[in-house]
Amino acid sequence: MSAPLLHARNIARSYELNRHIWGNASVVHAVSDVTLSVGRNETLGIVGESGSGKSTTGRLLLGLEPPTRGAISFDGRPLPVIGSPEWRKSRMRMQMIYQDPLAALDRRLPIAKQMREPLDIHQAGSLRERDARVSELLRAVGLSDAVARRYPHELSGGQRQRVVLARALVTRPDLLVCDEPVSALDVSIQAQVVNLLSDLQAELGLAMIFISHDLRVVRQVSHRIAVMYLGRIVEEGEADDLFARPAHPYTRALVSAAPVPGTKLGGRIMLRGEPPNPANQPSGCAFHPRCSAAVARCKSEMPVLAELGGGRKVSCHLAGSPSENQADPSPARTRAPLNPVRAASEDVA
Ligand SMILES: Nc1ncnc2c1ncn2[C@@H]1O[C@H](COP(=O)(O)OP(=O)(O)OP(=O)(O)O)[C@@H](O)[C@H]1O
Repeated sequence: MSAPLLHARNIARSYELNRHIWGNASVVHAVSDVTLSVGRNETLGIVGESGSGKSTTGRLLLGLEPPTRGAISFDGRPLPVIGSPEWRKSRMRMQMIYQDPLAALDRRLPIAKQMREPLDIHQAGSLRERDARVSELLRAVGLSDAVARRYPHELSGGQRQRVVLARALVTRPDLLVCDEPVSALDVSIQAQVVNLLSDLQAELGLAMIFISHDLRVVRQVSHRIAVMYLGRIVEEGEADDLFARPAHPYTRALVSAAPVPGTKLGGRIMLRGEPPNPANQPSGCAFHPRCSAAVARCKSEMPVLAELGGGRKVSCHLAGSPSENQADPSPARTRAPLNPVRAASEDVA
């Protein structure tokens, strides 16, 4: 297997909150001991409830903030120091797409001007060539040239997110980190944007990290999926295999709440309670207070993320091998429209 484009080793990020005059502070462990990698031409999905550390992981991987511990390499080299000229250069190769396209765009500038901005700054080609690149990308995301002259408020939500995507591609990045890129869009157009992202990833051979709380969307675009719980990866595996045979009780609950057409599920697994406070984490396995299968060991000993074979890793004392989870072999990622029913994983949150 070729070397991954992006590799993070044992990264952690914590934030100090409420430092008191006598020196005590509570510390939020947003990300703890995360190791992951993504290769060219591959999409890694990151799922988990709100507060599980997905966005923080995305920011660390892009070098937008430094990890408290651990190391990240991009294309075989350590991520440059934030703000350095090398960092600015590497940022051209790594782009991020956020949930809210309106906030990501400059309301005062026509689309062409803001898409061209990175090319203008770096004087990349003649003006005519830069405009041609803008047109080419607008077409690539299914928009007409007329959009180039418009302002963000003149576009629909779906058109704006397409523009954001086109703008992210202007610098010919190798890596795209998408953080809830369709959550703010109408359900009716989510599928179009997800399909577009998927197509562009394959066509351009991009490495993509797709962050979402919505398992159905993640499954549709991802080759591999990492499931996060309270700042840690609790399970990772090939997307179809993970959905067919989730091994961690948390993954099983998420999958049961987001059935995919074509699978027979054995019923919804309801999670008890809320995720614990990341500033006051439970002893042992962080999931044990909500796990119906927890035994004494789970309360005292933190499980390691162990390889189970076949690319599967699971962090659970009770997971010997991925159990056959009621599901038929799942159909490969399909282009069926996303189910308009809101992601059931939200009910789990
Ligand atoms: N700058 C910060 N300062 C303090 N705490 C933070 C900061 N950024 C994130 N956190 C905390 O870290 C934890 C993980 O947050 P993060 O946004 O990464 O989770 P998430 O899974 O992306 O959640 P969501 O889906 O709601 O965005 C949360 O408890 C959050 O409150």
